Amino acid sequence: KDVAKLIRNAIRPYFSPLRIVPGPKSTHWLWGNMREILKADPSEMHDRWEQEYGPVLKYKILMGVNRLSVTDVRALGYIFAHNMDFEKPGQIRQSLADILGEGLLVVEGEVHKQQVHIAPSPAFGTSQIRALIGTFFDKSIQMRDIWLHKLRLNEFEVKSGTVHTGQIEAVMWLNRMTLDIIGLAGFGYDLGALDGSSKSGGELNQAIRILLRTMRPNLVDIIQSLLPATRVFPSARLREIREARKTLERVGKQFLEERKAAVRTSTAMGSEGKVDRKLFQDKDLLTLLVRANMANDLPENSRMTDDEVLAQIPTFLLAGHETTSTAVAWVIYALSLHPSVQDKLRAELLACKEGGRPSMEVLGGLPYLDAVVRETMRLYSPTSNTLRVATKDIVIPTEKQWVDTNGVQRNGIQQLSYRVSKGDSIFIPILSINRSRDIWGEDAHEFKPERWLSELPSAATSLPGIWGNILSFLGGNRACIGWRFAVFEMKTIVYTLVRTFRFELAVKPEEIQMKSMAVTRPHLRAKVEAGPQLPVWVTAVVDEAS
Ligand code: HEM
Repeated sequence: KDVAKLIRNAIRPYFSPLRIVPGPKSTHWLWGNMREILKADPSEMHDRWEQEYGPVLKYKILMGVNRLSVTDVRALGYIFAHNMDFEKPGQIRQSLADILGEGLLVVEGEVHKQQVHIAPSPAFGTSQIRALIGTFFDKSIQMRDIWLHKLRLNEFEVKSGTVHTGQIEAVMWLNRMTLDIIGLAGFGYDLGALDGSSKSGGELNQAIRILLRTMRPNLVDIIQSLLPATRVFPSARLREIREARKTLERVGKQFLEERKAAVRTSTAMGSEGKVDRKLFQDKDLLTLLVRANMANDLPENSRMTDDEVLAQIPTFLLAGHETTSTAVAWVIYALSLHPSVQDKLRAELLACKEGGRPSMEVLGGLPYLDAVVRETMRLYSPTSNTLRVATKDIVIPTEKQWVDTNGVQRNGIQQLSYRVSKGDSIFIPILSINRSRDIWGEDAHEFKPERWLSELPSAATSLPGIWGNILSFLGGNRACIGWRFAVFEMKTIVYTLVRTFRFELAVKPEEIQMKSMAVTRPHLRAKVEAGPQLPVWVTAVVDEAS
């Protein structure tokens, strides 16, 4: 079967309808254009090619196979709206499934429809996020206080000539905080990563750390995903993942049984007021999922199995952890490079009448905080791209006219489209679209929160993103389910930190940009590389904790 697949791939380019789509020349018979893409910063090659070949282009991947790259607004809207016709590629799903099980990120078709029907509301709705704001603040304040304490004791490396300016490694701290937040918010368990209690927290923490570390596949895994038959000899990484998952499943089952018992009790009593208060006060996502899955009005055949509910635990843990910490790290980076924006933001936050723990409504209504968060998500999206595969032969409509490789102008109504055949892969360069000069204007590559305070360019308003006229959380039926969670988590963290600290970069900006940008290359999550990711000087400007 694997050999047949390889042969199919080898002959595919000669019959593909993508032959006539313009694009760069392949630079290697085996690797196609992949080496230059991987060497460059994320979005660099796609930006360049888009300028040269337009909003729909093709390039070569392994063995000369064609891949379409799409930035055309109409084509994107079509792809997002037809998620049954454009699935995630099998290899990506397989490597995610090894780690996460059959959770929301992995499943497709009817199973996805069923899971997504149960998960988003109430688990990710406004009232749920309102209930979680307290958890977001608890952890942000805990980290702020650790920093203040260490600054007072001079435990951070002190900047020469200053009294209370110490160097911190922002990404590492933010990672710990967002892991604690998703542990508590996801399944009501404090992983204790911030204060170091995770060392004694035992096997669950260890299992999660292994899964986080193994998210990036190595060469053996890539080969095994291309040739599934070879998986009968699991790689060392796969063996490690399987062991970690066993632990997570065992502990997860225990959580699940507890939640089911509690939900049954509450249902039997028929009133929320009589539910075990401790459990429901916290309203973790797992409890809500269990409750939604056990609802009386949900038809029996629409319920998730226990395994599916369990798979959502690592899904939320991994999808909602480093993405958010990377995003906040970029806020700190951008504010460090733009002191006037930082001062303006601090002034807005300190003027907030609700003090250190405002409500969701007040937090959501701070205009400059909103503009800074949106601008950071636009310019430094933690997810730089995603991939889809056509599940059938299909015609994708486009907005812009184009010229095919035979020189034929494609500008008639009928011709404003591209044909793809079943199995063709489609690349969605999120970062390129977020930074497109065609969409945002000549200053598209600059950090300017003010752009969000006046009227947006009309091209931006037609982008089919689920949040903020950008594609960082994608759009359509496979958009990020946790976008509201992430936006409010970011706002809470930035609110707490910027009110208390002034940030300055501790190294040259180019150095950070290069290192950290490389980090955002993989599709869904960014794996931190060894060494500091974002060393910054922090100075306490307001001693909030005192
Ligand atoms: C700044 C933070 C975040 C960013 C940039 C982000 C981005 C994304 C993107 C781009 C996707 C689509 C991936 C694809 O289809 O290729 C996605 C999916 C998803 N995200 Fe997020 N995400 C963030 C935070 C979160 C949080 C906090 C959670 C949960 C607590 C979460 C849970 C999910 C899930 C479950 C999916 C799969 C949805 C589906 O396929 O139906 N994400 N995210």
